[in-house]
Amino acid sequence: MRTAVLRSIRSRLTSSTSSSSPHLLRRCYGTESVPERKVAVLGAAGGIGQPLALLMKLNPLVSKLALYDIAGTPGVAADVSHINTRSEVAGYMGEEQLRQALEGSDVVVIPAGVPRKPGMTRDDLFNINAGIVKSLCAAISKYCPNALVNMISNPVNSTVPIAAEVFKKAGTYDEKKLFGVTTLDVVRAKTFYAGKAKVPVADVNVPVVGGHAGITILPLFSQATPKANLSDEEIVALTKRTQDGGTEVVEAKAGKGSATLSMAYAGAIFADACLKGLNGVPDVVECSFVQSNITELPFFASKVKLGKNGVEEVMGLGPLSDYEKQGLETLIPELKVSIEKGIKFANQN
Ligand SMILES: NC(=O)C1=CN([C@@H]2O[C@H](COP(=O)(O)OP(=O)(O)OC[C@H]3O[C@@H](n4cnc5c(N)ncnc54)[C@H](O)[C@@H]3O)[C@@H](O)[C@H]2O)C=CC1
Ligand SMILES: O=C([O-])CC(=O)C(=O)O
Repeated sequence: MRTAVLRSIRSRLTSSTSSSSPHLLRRCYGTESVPERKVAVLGAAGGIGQPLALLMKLNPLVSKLALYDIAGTPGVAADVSHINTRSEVAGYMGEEQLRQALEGSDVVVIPAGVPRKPGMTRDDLFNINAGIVKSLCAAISKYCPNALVNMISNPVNSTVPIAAEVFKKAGTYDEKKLFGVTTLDVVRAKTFYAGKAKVPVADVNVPVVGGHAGITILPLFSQATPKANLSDEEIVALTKRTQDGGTEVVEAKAGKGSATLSMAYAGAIFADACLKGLNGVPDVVECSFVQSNITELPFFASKVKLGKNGVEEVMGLGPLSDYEKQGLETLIPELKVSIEKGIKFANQN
């Protein structure tokens, strides 16, 4: 049973996120030629950080796993380090150990910061999380300026622009290496679509574009596969449920935080895609909130092809239904405000 579960998690982490052929993947992972890769998780003792640390420890592409937080990481690291998989695990606690945690990192995943409580929007987290992200990104630009940064901390629509500004000021900004993690929106859209369309969830693909908050989350169900004959009302309901997925969890947790387990899964999927890209696996595609010129906004989530330097190609939106066109038009002003808020914060403080 245990072996079967582990095998299933591992195979998810090393296969179907991309359209790479199973043959190529086998060749890549079946030999000792898998490169050394260090992944650092900042906020590793938190609700997302702990299960994410577990999932990254199960990923055979990781050779070093650095777990950083302001408190609690020695315990998490000791615990996770006993798992008999490839990576060496080390815990780092407090700012004086941040340098060691970051040095040599290929991928830095950031779930550091406070989560929502019922009644709050993601933007309500800005005042606390903006400062946290800013200082962590300043350290990244000093100690591992070439790492791919996977930003999970909310509000993603603002924290990604903050990170970009910090890197620009430090002279280390590379737009190919900064990603807002929106994978949970895709995970949710796939799950909800499969339930409604009565198709096997493992076969489902749905791009989700825009940003990561409320109406800025725009699932493109018109492009969902396998195709299903859903009514307009069903599409509207699926769209709304995807947009409100985070709030659904916040309310169900009733004051005890927001999505952690599903987010750790989504974060692990996205970090794995980044590692595959770095390792030269072809055709790795995930949705992410990145610097973009596919709309008038400087950052936008869409399908992104990942490669040896991070973003290889920001892919277009593809054909949209009238409903999706309308959703796109409505989300742009809101997303613009959040992006500008992040840019302004980074340059004022
Ligand atoms: N992008 C997405 O789809 C999602 C994003 N989130 C966001 O992820 C963030 C974390 O959520 P949870 O893990 O549930 O919160 P949590 O409160 O359980 O954990 C956050 C961790 O960050 C740590 N931390 C605080 N300041 C830090 C600093 N300066 N350096 C390093 N670590 C620091 C805390 O000590 C804590 O262990 C929140 O902002 C939440 O809104 C949550 C779910 C989905
Ligand atoms: O809703 C929240 O605050 C956390 C989050 O981003 C999500 O679950 O999508």
